[in-house]
Amino acid sequence: MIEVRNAMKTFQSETVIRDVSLSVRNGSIYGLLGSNGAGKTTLLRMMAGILRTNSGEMKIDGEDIFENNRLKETMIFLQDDLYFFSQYTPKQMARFYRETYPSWDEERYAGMKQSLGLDENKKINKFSKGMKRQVAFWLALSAKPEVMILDEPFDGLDAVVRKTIKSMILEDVAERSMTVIISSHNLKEVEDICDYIGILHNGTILLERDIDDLKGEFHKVQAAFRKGKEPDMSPLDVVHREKRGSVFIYIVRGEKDEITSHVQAAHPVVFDQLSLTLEEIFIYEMRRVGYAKDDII
Ligand SMILES: Nc1ncnc2c1ncn2[C@@H]1O[C@H](COP(=O)(O)OP(=O)(O)OP(=O)(O)O)[C@@H](O)[C@H]1O
Repeated sequence: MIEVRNAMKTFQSETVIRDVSLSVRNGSIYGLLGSNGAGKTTLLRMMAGILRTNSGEMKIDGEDIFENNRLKETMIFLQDDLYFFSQYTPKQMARFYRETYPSWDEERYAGMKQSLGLDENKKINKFSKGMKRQVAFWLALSAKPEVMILDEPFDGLDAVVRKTIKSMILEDVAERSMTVIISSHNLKEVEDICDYIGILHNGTILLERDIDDLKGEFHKVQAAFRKGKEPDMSPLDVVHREKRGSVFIYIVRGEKDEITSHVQAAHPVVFDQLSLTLEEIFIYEMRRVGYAKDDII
């Protein structure tokens, strides 16, 4: 279990992370979402033990993360801008990883060499941007860490490699309870892979929830009524309402059946009820805090 309790981080006089608490269960995939500059990378660097918190706690299974060498042997942090010993080849890097990570898996390294088809004797700085990211995953997945922290991990990867890597991550989560934290702006991807999400804004967590519970909690209703006569919606928890032509669009929090029967009772001429996508929930939450201003849902 990764536990963050009341974490604060200040750079010079700017507070970037304020009183953040969250927990990530072993064997789960946690998606960290947020606006630009929200503090995601900073929080991930703190969780990876690279940055010290000003106050608060960062622990894995009860042990402090910061500068903890034993824990570092069990975790991998793939940064947004990949830092590599770029004069080295994947083969030379593999030697370094083999010595650093006790759980290094030679068989997986060889298997991925075949499936990715990369030359292990070519200097990393000679690879393309996407290929460098492939090398990073090649090494990271071969190290078989207990915890993987990924900052915008799939940027620049083609669809085929993306799928291969995502299935390997899911396999490691299912088979050996690897714990994964992913920060990404690609909400479709987060929705596909993560089971838990946290939304960070201005250094604080706005919302943290199991993704299925979250999606089951909000519903989008589109309805049109005879002569444009809108029924009384006040018995429902309508968190957003807008009108486009003759169609009313509502975002309603609550039980799907209850919402359906309330709207159906008004005999709508058009009625459609959909779950919100993660992107819509994210935009709705951002509107709630004044970040997104237009009616964009
Ligand atoms: N080393 C640093 N020194 C000073 N300020 C920093 C430093 N690192 C980050 N910041 C500031 O912290 C804030 C959060 O930055 P961070 O990179 O964590 O955001 P982010 O959520 O990852 O953003 P993005 O989605 O745009 O990548 C920004 O205002 C940034 O300028």
